[in-house]
Amino acid sequence: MESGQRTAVHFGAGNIGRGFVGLLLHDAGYRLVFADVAAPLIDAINATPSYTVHEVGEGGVDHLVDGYAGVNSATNETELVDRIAEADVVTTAVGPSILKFVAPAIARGIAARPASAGPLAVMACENAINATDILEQEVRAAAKGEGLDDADVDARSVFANTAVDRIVPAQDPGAGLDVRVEPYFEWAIEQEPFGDDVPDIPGVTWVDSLGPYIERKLFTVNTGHASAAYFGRLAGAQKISDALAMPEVRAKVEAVLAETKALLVAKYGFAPEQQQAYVEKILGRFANPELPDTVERVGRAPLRKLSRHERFVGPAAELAERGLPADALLAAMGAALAFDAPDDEEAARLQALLGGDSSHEDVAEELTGLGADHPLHDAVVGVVKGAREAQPD
Ligand SMILES: NC(=O)c1ccc[n+]([C@@H]2O[C@H](COP(=O)([O-])OP(=O)(O)OC[C@H]3O[C@@H](n4cnc5c(N)ncnc54)[C@H](O)[C@@H]3O)[C@@H](O)[C@H]2O)c1
Ligand SMILES: O=P(O)(O)OC[C@@H](O)[C@@H](O)[C@H](O)[C@H](O)CO
Repeated sequence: MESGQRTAVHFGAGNIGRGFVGLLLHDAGYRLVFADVAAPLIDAINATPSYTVHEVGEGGVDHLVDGYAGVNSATNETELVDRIAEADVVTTAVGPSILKFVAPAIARGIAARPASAGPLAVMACENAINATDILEQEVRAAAKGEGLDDADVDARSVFANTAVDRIVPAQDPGAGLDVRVEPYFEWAIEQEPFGDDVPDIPGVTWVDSLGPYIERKLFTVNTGHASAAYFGRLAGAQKISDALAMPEVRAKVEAVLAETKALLVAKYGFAPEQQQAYVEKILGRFANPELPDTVERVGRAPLRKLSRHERFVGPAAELAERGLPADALLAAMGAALAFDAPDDEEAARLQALLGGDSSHEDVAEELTGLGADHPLHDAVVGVVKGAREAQPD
């Protein structure tokens, strides 16, 4: 390692890890350490001196990433903690439900930091509202076991929420570490936690308040994406771009995005024409025929996607609370309930729940967290009833 070079430990060397977060940190001059539990992936990282991020679609160029190392976080905690102790930045792209598993090593790394080291910047790059807050809670809980109280954690680390946007599909098995991505990206990070010491990461959009960014991203990109996946899969499409090319699917996705636009405009005061331009841009990204993205990847983990504060129920509940329509979102939830992809563990649990004996009301509440007193409750129960009646015997 060059002396004085900043280092970053990134958890999750998968699609977004290699194809986006790792790339931007590399280009910012950080020496990267990828931490992952997939042994063959870590072996490949340590055996391969560089990989290429191929941007596919209009304006796409190639980027070389090198100078990194890999640590197996399942089997080599000693090295992982050492790396975190000396790092400037820790990022994650592992999935929101995995954050609790990476938190203990981060806490141990914070505890092992030399007094001379500056605070560790910790940023979760997941599709979830305030994912870093979730990680921070887990790290603080684990830090207590290391003898650190909250003031010690405050002195040694800075936690900042982020919103990451770049479509990175599943990769060809023969591609090695190379990653195909779309040319577009946005990485918005809240600035305030860093005070006057904001990390130098070119390409990042530093924002005062992340709430509008993450909700606009999750309720437009991810709501639209998931709608295209679920409606598209029902219509027989395998690729997202094929789904968008089906007029009836595109119309349903546009109807969903008209509803989330109404919410975002009412809630955050976005100019309607600005939000519409954002929607059009995103539909163009979904339609990129060079991006081999599948309805299975985009529809993955349907229980997470149907949960209370996620891309469907989150905006639909707020629309209902405001007395605004959410019929297209409810239709998309109905399509999500039909998601029975064979290799998806959450899809199997979803289908078992729908096929079980619980009442429609209990299933609706278990899936969405909406109680009987919520204005969307009865409509969601109707969606569950419809999905159960449509289930094959
Ligand atoms: N792919 C995208 O287009 C995209 C875009 C924006 C945000 N995201 C978000 O980024 C996150 C990762 O998505 P992805 O598409 O890269 O998934 P992925 O499956 O390609 O990568 C996840 C990686 O995390 C690793 N992992 C799992 N458990 C771990 C653990 N305990 N410790 C360390 N590593 C662990 C896996 O082995 C895998 O390599 C998700 O939250 C996703 O919503 C994805
Ligand atoms: O990663 P998920 O499962 O939350 O959502 C699937 C896709 O919508 C998502 O990965 C997008 O490609 C990404 O969020 C684009 O920025």
